Amino acid sequence: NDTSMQHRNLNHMTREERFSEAMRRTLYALKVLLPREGWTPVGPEMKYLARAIKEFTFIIHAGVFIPCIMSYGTNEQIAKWFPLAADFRIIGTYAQTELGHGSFLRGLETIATYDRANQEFIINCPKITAMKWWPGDMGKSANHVLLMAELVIDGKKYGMHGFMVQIRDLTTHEPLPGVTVGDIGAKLSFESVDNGFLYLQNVRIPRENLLSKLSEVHPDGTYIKKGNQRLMYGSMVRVRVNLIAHEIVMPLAKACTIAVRYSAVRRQGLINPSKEEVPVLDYVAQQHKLLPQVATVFMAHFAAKQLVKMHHDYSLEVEKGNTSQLPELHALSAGMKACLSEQGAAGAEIVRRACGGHGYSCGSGLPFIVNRMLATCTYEGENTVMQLQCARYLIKCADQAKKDKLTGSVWYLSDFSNMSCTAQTFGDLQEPSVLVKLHERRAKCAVQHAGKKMQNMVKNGTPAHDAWNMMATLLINAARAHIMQYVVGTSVTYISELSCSASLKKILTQLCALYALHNINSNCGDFVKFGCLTSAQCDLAQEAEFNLLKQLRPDAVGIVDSFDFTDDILQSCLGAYDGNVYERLFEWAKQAPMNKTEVHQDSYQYLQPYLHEGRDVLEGRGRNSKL
Ligand SMILES: CC/C=C\C/C=C\C/C=C\C/C=C\C=C\C(=O)SCCNC(=O)CCNC(=O)[C@H](O)C(C)(C)COP(=O)(O)OP(=O)(O)OC[C@H]1O[C@@H](n2cnc3c(N)ncnc32)[C@H](O)[C@@H]1OP(=O)(O)O
Ligand SMILES: Cc1cc2nc3c(=O)[nH]c(=O)nc-3n(C[C@H](O)[C@H](O)[C@H](O)COP(=O)(O)OP(=O)(O)OC[C@H]3O[C@@H](n4cnc5c(N)ncnc54)[C@H](O)[C@@H]3O)c2cc1C
Repeated sequence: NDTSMQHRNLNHMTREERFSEAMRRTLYALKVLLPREGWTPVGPEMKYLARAIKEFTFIIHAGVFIPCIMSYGTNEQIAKWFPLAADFRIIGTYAQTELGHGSFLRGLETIATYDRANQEFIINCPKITAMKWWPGDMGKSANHVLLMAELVIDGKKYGMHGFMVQIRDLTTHEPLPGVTVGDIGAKLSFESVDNGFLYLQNVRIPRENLLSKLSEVHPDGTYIKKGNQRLMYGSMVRVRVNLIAHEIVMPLAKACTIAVRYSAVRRQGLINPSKEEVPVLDYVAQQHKLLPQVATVFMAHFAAKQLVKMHHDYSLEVEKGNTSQLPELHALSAGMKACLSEQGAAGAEIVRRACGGHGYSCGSGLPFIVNRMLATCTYEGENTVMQLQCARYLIKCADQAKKDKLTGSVWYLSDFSNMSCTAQTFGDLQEPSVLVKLHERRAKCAVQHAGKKMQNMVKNGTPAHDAWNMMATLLINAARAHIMQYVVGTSVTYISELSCSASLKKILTQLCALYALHNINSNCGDFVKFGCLTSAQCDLAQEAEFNLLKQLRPDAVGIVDSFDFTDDILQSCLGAYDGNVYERLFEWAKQAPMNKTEVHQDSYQYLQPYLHEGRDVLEGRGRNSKL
């Protein structure tokens, strides 16, 4: 109810207005509105905040830069920079991606050369492709960067390290000497974020600005490794784990709320010719578009909670020096981020399209969501690259499964029990335990199939790296299959352990079965090819899905209402709680800047001569048409 937090209509603002408004609102919320325990904003408002603000600023400052100080800094460095960053007295970003490289980190070209005489690092972008490009908050906001650069001592390269580099003056906010920095221009979304470019030429920083939890450089230039160097990639794992809830589950839930509510209001066409027009939600085709996406919200939410818990447990172990869980966590977080962002972004577009013409209007609130979700497929690890990272781990585990009993998320790779499906009715295929087994079997076969294909190629003389490249599509499919079995399995377990009413558990179980069956029906080629289902059982799987659509239809609106988004959060003429779609659309359109005058003078000047000629002809004064 705080008017300072109410959204102005984003679609009627310029990019610069949105950038400025997002900064005002973010700082107001984080520094004025919310109670804080040290850095951490606390209380129920924080949960609301994560749902409420459509356009944050300082996402990278808060979500990446500060956690990196904690992960990569020594206690002294944390004591120095954390309080400043936590209170926004310095603004930072995570500057890793370059104009020429984003996925292949070993190809990064920015270098930090140690100058022993002055005990400094000299930072350089040796050529244009080395320029940092994309980091959020970097173009106009940040005055510091956590710069990921190649450490060089006496001509020897030591790989990517993190350096604290000040880029703007703390009084004037002007770029410092040797720093060229700015905004990278208009993007598909994130209009309010100043993703930036950063060109560094002979910028000097003290030796103490190398974040030294994992390695350090002594004054004489001696390089000391202090821990598992893979932990240098830890920031990306943490963001991948955390972004699923924030940037995939939440936006998809908003899109589903809008589309389901609108579909309950929008009447179009007839089912029974003798009856009145029906709400489009009565069409099974519409239910088939919307309800599996609603199910995805819940299943992704449950799986993400499990992944966050796994990351938390791993973090506690790392503090004790045990990094043994890192390979599995990296593979799972990379795979989950890739597969759920792929599903989420596709799902948001499916439900947008299901709203017809008004779904194409920014007044629906859907284009904002769809465009923003598309970015989740690219940032924090491009999806294909992430799926291949996941597959790399799965192939290794499949080899190990031949001699060891595996545990954790890959346990099923060493499960050699009979996994044939005995389902005789579509009801059998709605059973959670049957659906879990089907997904485990499909994943195991997909991993083994990809591995076998590569082994055969290598046996026939193909170099391993070429076999890997040529089988990439099978490897990506194996990664997807692995994640799907993880999402279905963790969701079934989560729901079974949930203490809630029987009616709620029934709905959640139906949604879980719908999610699993929709995945089976969308990938039935795999399920038949790997002998998981017969062709007749595939028919039953389709019947099972359609039956669930029918069962869930009466509760569809109630289910999305349970996400509890206010109208101000949704900013949607189609998804407002009162369902007054047409009045809201008309009011929204009238507020468009284009309509602030009845005649748009700038364009009228071009049209005026022709209109006047037409007027004269119609009033009998003008010459006949030139044509
Ligand atoms: C909290 C925030 C919440 C929400 C965010 C809100 C909104 C988001 C808004 C905007 C976006 C925000 C930020 C965006 C930030 C960014 O995009 S930052 C840049 C992200 N960039 C990447 O992710 C780069 C991806 N590339 C890589 O990670 C690596 O290049 C690679 C693909 C993994 C390859 O690396 P490399 O060549 O060194 O490795 P390999 O030879 O393939 O493997 C070597 C071994 O290392 C293991 N490995 C690789 N990565 C990791 C890791 N991260 N952790 C642990 N281990 C890792 C790999 O498994 C190999 O192990 P082995 O098999 O045992 O040899
Ligand atoms: C909205 C947004 C915010 C961002 N914020 C930040 C930030 O704050 N900080 C930061 O450092 N970066 C940020 N990034 C950059 C982001 O991390 C990179 O764009 C991302 O890692 C992808 O790298 P790339 O752009 O080099 O794509 P590329 O890797 O060049 O991808 C191009 C194509 O090559 C394919 N490809 C690449 N490598 C392989 C391979 N090994 N095998 C098969 N195919 C491959 C990809 O699948 C893709 O199809 C942001 C990006 C966006 C869009």
